[in-house]
Amino acid sequence: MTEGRLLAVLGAGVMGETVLSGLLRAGWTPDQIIATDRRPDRQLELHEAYGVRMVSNAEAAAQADTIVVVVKPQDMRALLTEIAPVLKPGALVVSLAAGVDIASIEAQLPEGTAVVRVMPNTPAQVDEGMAAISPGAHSEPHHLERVTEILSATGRVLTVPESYQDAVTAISGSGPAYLFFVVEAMIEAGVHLGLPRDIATELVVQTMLGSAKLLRETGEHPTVLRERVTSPGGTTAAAIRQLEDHKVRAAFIGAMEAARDRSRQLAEDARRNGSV
Ligand SMILES: NC(=O)C1=CN([C@@H]2O[C@H](COP(=O)(O)OP(=O)(O)OC[C@H]3O[C@@H](n4cnc5c(N)ncnc54)[C@H](OP(=O)(O)O)[C@@H]3O)[C@@H](O)[C@H]2O)C=CC1
Ligand SMILES: O=C(O)[C@@H]1CCC=N1
Repeated sequence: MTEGRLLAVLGAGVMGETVLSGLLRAGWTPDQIIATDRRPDRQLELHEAYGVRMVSNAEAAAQADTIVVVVKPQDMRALLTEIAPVLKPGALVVSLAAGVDIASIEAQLPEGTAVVRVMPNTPAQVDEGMAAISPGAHSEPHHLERVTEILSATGRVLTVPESYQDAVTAISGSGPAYLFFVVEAMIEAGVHLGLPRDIATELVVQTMLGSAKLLRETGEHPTVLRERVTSPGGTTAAAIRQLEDHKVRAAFIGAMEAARDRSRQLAEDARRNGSV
């Protein structure tokens, strides 16, 4: 399905490399992918690691059928300005930038350009990603199918209205960081309780993995699974009581509201300072 199609990753940082390496793991060949980055040392590093051709943004835009834009929101305007005049006719532009809305991207590109907005996450590095995609004004079902095919290489894909994207960013885009934060906190707690750090780490990581698998494979509601662990008058009830006393549930709601608001703000900042 990918034959005859050239895909360009523009801005191969953390998330750009995640996309690029995932496609190669899924069977794409290095000659089907080109990439750009602004630092020469990074370009060399990626070429040596993956064998893909590192080119300029203009070359990538002129050659590729699918342009995956993975720069930070504040770098979007400069990049779109660079690629707009040379964009291959009919090319699909896929933006992975948090906050930046499709209309702003379309306004920077030639009239009629198909744009799809995506919010991915880093577990794609181990093929367990979660990506939400939204169509632009000129994207057709085959464009969404192409993006779904690309992202399915590294995990699950959902199509959502663009109006959901700030909330999606707060949940699954930033979500891995909250879970790593919980893991860090539990490991530190284990050390506090006198466990060697390596043992605490093994206990926590496997507990996180096993719990995620239990949720996915049983399809049970998390409340049911939590209640099964919570013996009357037992250890778990004592721990959950502490979490409730410290308003951890409310803290999560507050944290995700802050992430959603920041996503909105990134788009506004970008518009105000002319980034998109
Ligand atoms: N990291 C994550 O978990 C997620 C990130 N995203 C989104 O992905 C995007 C990238 O994030 P992330 O990968 O974390 O950031 P990075 O800074 O790691 O990657 C961005 C890369 O793009 C390069 N770059 C900037 N401008 C240009 C340009 N004009 N031409 C070529 N390369 C350029 C940067 O170079 P330099 O280092 O010199 O700045 C950097 O290497 C953001 O918009 C973010 O919102 C979305 C979901 C999850
Ligand atoms: O922190 C950020 O802005 C990006 C978007 C979602 C995850 N990382």
